[in-house]
This record gives sequence, structure tokens and C-alpha cells, in this order.
Amino acid sequence: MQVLGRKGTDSWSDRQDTGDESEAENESRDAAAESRTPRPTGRLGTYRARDGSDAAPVGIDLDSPHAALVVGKRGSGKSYTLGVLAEAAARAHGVAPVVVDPMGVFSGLAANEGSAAEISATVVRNPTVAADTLPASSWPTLVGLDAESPVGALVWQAASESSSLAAMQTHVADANATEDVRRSARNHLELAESWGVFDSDGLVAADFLGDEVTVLDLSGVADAPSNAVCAAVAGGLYERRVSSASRANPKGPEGPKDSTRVPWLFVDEAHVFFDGVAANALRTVLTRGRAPGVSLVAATQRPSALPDVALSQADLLVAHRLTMQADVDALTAAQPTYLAGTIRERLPTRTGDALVVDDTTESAHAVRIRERETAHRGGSPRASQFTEAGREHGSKHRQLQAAGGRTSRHG
Ligand SMILES: Nc1ncnc2c1ncn2[C@@H]1O[C@H](COP(=O)(O)OP(=O)(O)OP(=O)(O)O)[C@@H](O)[C@H]1O
Repeated sequence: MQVLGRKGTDSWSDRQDTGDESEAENESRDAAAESRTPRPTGRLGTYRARDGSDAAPVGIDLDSPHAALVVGKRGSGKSYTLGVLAEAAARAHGVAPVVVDPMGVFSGLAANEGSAAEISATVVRNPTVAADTLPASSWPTLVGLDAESPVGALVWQAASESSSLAAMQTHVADANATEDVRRSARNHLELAESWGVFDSDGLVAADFLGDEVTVLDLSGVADAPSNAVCAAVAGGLYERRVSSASRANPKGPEGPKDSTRVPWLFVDEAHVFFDGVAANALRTVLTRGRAPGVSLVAATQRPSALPDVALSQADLLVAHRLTMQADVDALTAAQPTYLAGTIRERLPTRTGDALVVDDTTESAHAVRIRERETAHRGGSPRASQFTEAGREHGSKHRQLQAAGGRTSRHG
């Protein structure tokens, strides 16, 4: 299998889209590549030949950290593709996938008991995080305040000197400010309390680094609290990897090694998070995450709503069908020079087909994304999915407690 996102397993060019290579050639190259580099690889699908038929299998590299972007209009297959990549990451040795799931469509990753998929996954419904895992500077924006206003400044100060929402309220009550300012700050913090996403015993990065996929089901959770969870998770994973990397001693074999799994963070509906308080944490992972080993896979139907950095930093772009001019323009503006033709000409039209632009090998490929091994729960929400998610969260709660770890309070 040819591997995107990895140098050295083959030479790459658009010629591979033709699918002209014989099966024997593919097999002998696969065998040689396997023996040389038994590195974690995920099965992505097959190349699309120019006549529309499927050709050689194609995978993606899961050995090195990546920043990937999956784009496509509604119904084009981008959540499905995110699920394919999460399945692949779940199977890879040494990888800890975490899925931020604002639409509740990834619970199917955990519903494969008894099937051939054998993916270990846990769905955490209504995940919670500790209030002090968010930077104090993001609190005014989070609760809808201008940081420059007296009320916003008080909330910022309360967050910088407190470790919980209750402590923030105490700080506000005791603050040297007018009654109006204190009352307004208290009301905004009560709003944050009402979201139910803050808990001193909330999830921490260590909870995600086991041998299973963790799905954070945020369906039914509003954008602001969903952003708070995403910011805490992205920031926590990054900080943990940075401190693990600095504890490890790369200069000598005697030094401790960083033995934790490397996190791959999957974020669906990414425009919601790049437009909220999670933006800073996601930008940090995008721009600096690969050095300490944090990968990000972000999916959106609105690439034009992402900051330029999201497109420019992506080393893998999986582009499904797009029809909005602004979205095609956004991809065109970031189009690499090695891509023959224009993005518009090369975008696919069929659900599940994608143009994959691989910056590592500076090549672009027409790919048919493979079918999911676990259930995809896209489309309209069904009542039954919430019942299952609740049961799955119950098992996470028990499991984390048994391990002495932390879990959310929402059992
Ligand atoms: N690679 C694929 N192979 C087979 N079926 C697919 C594939 N990709 C997508 N589909 C089908 O297309 C449907 C829509 O895909 P998906 O839910 O991923 O769309 P989407 O782009 O995420 O849309 P939305 O933005 O509304 O969530 C899926 O439910 C699935 O039935």
C-alpha cells in the first residue's frame, strides 16, 4: 500500500492517479516497503483512476505527527472520512485518538463489540473539564464579555486567581468594585455554571492517552461550552506532550524516555471551534504541535471560515465536493504550486471521493475513501443514539474511577 504523508516509501507524482500499475508491482513494492519501514499506517481507500474505476490501495502515515484538514459540503462525506481516519488511528500502535464530536455522529466508533472491527472506543457524553484548564484571558470572551470592560476585567482577574468556578464567584463577591460590576460578573459566571461543563474533577489529558479512542460527545451542548471543552482538551494534550518531551532526555540513552502514546485530536465542525475560545489552543497545536508530537485532524464544510493558518499549516488536505465559491476560493488561495491544474478542476463530485493534497511528498491524488468498519452515525439524530451514548459514558465513568483517574460528573 502506498502511504501519503510519509517520505521515502516511494516516489510520488500525479501519475499514480492513473492506476496503471499492475497488482504484482504494487505487491512487491508493498512487501519491500513493509520490511524496510514497519511504521503505523492507516488504510484510507483506493486511488481513483482517470476512467473512474478504483485502483491501487492508499494509506496515510500515522507514524509522524500531522496537521490534516478534511473539507467538503454537507453530505459530501467529510464526517465519514474523519471516522475512517479515527478508526485507522485507533488501530495504530502508540496512537491515542481523541474525537471532538459536536454533532454526536462518532458514537458508532464504540458500537463495534462482536464485529470484526475490534476497535476499542469510549464515548464520553457531556464531558466536563476543570475551570482552570482554560487560560484566564479567555474567560471574558467565553461568557460574552469585552475583556476591556470593567466586568470583563473582573472576570479575567477572578479566573487568573481561582482554580474553580466557585472560587471565581467568591473572588467576584469580595472584589473591590461597584455593586453593578460585581452583580454583572456574578451573573455571567452563573451562566457558565449553567452549562454544566466545568467540574474540578473533569477530564484531563492523561485520561485520553490509553489504548482506546475517546469520543467527546458534545451534541446538545452549545457552542461556547463546547469551545471550552475543546480548548481545555487541545491545550491539555499539547501541554502534556511538551512537558513529557522536556522530561525525556533526547541526548543520552540513560535519560527517561517518553513512553506515552501520541495524541491525534480529531475535530469535526472545526469552524465552530476556530471561531470561539478554542481557537488559540487549536492554532497552537497546528503551528507548534508537531514538534512535541500532537496531531490535529480538523473537518469543516466551510474552509472559508477557517483562519488562513489552518489551510497554510495543513500538511494533508482531504477535499471532498465543494460548491460555495468562497470555499473553493479559500482552497485556491492556499493551493500549492506543485498541484497541476486548479483546485476547482480537480475537486470530486461524488460522495466519498476526495482530492488528497499531500504536502510531505508534494503530490496530489484522486482518492476513493474506503468504507467504515464501524457504524457512521451521520444524518439526522436518532433518539436511540443518546441512550447508547449514555450507557457508554456510564462505562467510561466506572473505568476511569477504577483506574483512579478523573471523569466528568455527568454519569
Ligand atoms: N467513503 C464513503 N463510502 C461510502 N459511503 C460514504 C462515504 N462517504 C460518505 N458516505 C455516505 O454519505 C453520507 C454522508 O456523509 P457524511 O455524513 O460524512 O457527510 P458530511 O459531509 O459530514 O455532511 P454533514 O456536514 O451534513 O455532516 C454518509 O452517511 C454515508 O452514507
